[in-house]
Amino acid sequence: MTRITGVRLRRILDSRGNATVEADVLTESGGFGRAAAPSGASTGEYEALELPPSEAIAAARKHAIPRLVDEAFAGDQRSVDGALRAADGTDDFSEIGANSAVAISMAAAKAGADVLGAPLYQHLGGAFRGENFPIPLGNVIGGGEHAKEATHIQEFLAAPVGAPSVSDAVFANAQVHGRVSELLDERDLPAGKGDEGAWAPPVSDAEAFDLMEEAVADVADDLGFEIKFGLDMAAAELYDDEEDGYVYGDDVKSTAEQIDYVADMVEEYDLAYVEDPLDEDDYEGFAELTDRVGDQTLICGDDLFVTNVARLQDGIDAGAANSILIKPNQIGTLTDAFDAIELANRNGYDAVVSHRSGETTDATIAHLAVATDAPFIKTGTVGGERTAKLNELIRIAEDAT
Ligand SMILES: C=C(OP(=O)(O)O)C(=O)O
Ligand SMILES: [Mg+2]
Repeated sequence: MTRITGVRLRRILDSRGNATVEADVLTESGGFGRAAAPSGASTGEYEALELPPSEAIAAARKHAIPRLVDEAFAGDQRSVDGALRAADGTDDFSEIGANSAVAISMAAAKAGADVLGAPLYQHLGGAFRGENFPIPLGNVIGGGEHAKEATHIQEFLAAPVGAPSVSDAVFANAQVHGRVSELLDERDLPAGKGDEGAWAPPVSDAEAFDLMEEAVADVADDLGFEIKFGLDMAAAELYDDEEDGYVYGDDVKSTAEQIDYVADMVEEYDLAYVEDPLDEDDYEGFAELTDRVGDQTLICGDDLFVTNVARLQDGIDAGAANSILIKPNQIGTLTDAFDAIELANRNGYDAVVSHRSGETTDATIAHLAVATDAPFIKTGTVGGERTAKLNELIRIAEDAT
């Protein structure tokens, strides 16, 4: 019933105005799934490769589609993703592009769910999923590779850990975003937005900490539940080999200083979450920081692990981090993403599902987060391509309860 009868690929626009790959998958009983690849800006060095969309589409038409049509079953995700891997023949999807691969993989999952008449989160996660919902981490102030002339730290993330429901959490993050705008206005600071819709004011990181602290406290007081905050430091972008340290404008921190700095911030601000606090090759530094503050906060590897089981296993062996960021396009297929989540969970690591800075209105990751019982989902706060996922979470919660 879920035998694939057609795969169509096209170029569509993403939120940055760049082209990306969209896939449609059709099945013999009339099932249909559509999904689009997101795209990173602060990409990890070890991610699967995104090809220019026209090239990725041409290569997938030549190599992958013949292995899928009449051959693979949309309801059997491992068969679809196995065919994609076999068609590509490389470790990093450099032949057909991780963008073609992930779009087809996610579209096939949706076609499979369509045939079964089940919501995607249930098809992916099984009949017992839908009891727990991820807390959305809302990017409200940011800079780094996502906005020029703004903070060095890439993302300051509201974390409404006490929210009684997904919907309350989603609206709390939007309120924190709004409160930051008011605080910036009071301080006469101009506020453009970065790629993910976070405010990108020309302030120091220290001032951004102040703004976050005040904004989450104000909104928590108003709503009556606890809101913490966290960070994506995207430290691989700050690390400079030649300087042998982390560059914050004129200030350069050695690895030891960076670890102290992050540990101090975890203590001072009671941070709920710290992503990529160290360079993507520094397992040792991650392990030291995890040893110091891993019992108080999530230390999450994004560029460190790139959703890759081999890199995650190295991290587990080294005691580096206590959570992994899951971005399906970093590795190329949903099967690979699930394998990373399972390995993480078996070893006591939390798996946090995430969007990319370049997005479409595709909402697959909302289902992936519910399907895998992710404790957090990173998917922005405002803006159509971000609210597509947040609103989908609200709908899933309504459907599941
Ligand atoms: C979402 C992120 O940014 P990008 O998609 O640019 O890698 C991130 O670093 O977590
Ligand atoms: Mg990151």
